[in-house]
Amino acid sequence: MSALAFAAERAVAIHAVLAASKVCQRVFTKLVNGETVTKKDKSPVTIADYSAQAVVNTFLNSSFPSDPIVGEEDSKDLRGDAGRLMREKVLELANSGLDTPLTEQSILETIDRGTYGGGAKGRMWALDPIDGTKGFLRGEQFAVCLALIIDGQVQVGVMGCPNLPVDAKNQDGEKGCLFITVKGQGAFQRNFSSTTEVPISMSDIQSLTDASFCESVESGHSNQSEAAKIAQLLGITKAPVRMDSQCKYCSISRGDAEVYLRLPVSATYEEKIWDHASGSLLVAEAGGIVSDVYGRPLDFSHGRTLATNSGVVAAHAKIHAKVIEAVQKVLFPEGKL
Ligand SMILES: Nc1ncnc2c1ncn2[C@@H]1O[C@H](COP(=O)(O)O)[C@@H](OP(=O)(O)O)[C@H]1O
Ligand SMILES: [Mg+2]
Ligand SMILES: [Mg+2]
Ligand SMILES: [Mg+2]
Repeated sequence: MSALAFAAERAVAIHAVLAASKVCQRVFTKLVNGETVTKKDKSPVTIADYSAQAVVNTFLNSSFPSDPIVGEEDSKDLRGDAGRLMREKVLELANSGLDTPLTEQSILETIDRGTYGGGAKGRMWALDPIDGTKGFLRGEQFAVCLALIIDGQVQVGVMGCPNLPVDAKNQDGEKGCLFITVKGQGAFQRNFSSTTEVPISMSDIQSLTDASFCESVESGHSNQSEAAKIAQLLGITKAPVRMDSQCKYCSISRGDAEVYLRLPVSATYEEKIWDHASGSLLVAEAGGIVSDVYGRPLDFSHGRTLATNSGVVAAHAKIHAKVIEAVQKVLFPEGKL
């Protein structure tokens, strides 16, 4: 029997994401002053974001040396005298997750393997070393997210969620799970503590009134008051589940909630490909549809951002059209698109 498509990429991605997730876990309770900086766009980045990108890029470099990487972080703030403190801490932390240690020079180059501009042609990896840095800093949800994109189509997605309970019904139980998907091969969950993969699927609810929404914790990332109006229009009474990062895609993929809404807060913000590549494939493989607020598929072929999309609506294939209809009514009451 021939091996399944992308078996090697899947295995390397699992290995890399697990190693980076463990590096993040190691520090998340002990970050101190000087280990977090604020980027130009005012968003935070920590020594763990840089270290996780260095770890994943090292694994990708060694198995797929000619594949370009679209990674969120770059080494700018780690260079020169101003970056020395962060640089030293990142080196120590990244090396705690690697068998062969990186040097001060090679770690910066390794992080900068992630500066690829993306596009419509060829193979590339999309990496978010910590998605939900704000959640990470609060000790809440975050995810290490890696996807393989070929000719604009996501083919493989792996996400590591160190703080996510392995069973949503047991919030105080074991935490730390990986979500794994390959196009056409289904969606799977694996706990950090085991190599057994379990198939997952979205919950097949009979009526939308039984649904619950999943949305961002950050009101600056998604319009929560519009989401509440949409929920009301659909007859949804349950309070929304608010969660940082692509853990939202993972949660709906295993049936913890039914709908993920990300409604644009500003007309100019372009969603980043690394924020959605792996999660959107997971949902599709778990029986869902992922689109933007207009119902258009997410288009990963326009560089580092989803330049032609606006927001995200993810739901079970059976209810997605109804959710889009309600989104349209609330966001575009005049019928103007
Ligand atoms: N104005 C905005 N609208 C939508 N997303 C935004 C945003 N500003 C930042 N983000 C993105 O929101 C991501 C977190 O998603 P969520 O809100 O679902 O937890 C951030 O990822 P990082 O944490 O990797 O920087 C960042 O890329
Ligand atoms: Mg960020
Ligand atoms: Mg992100
Ligand atoms: Mg990030």
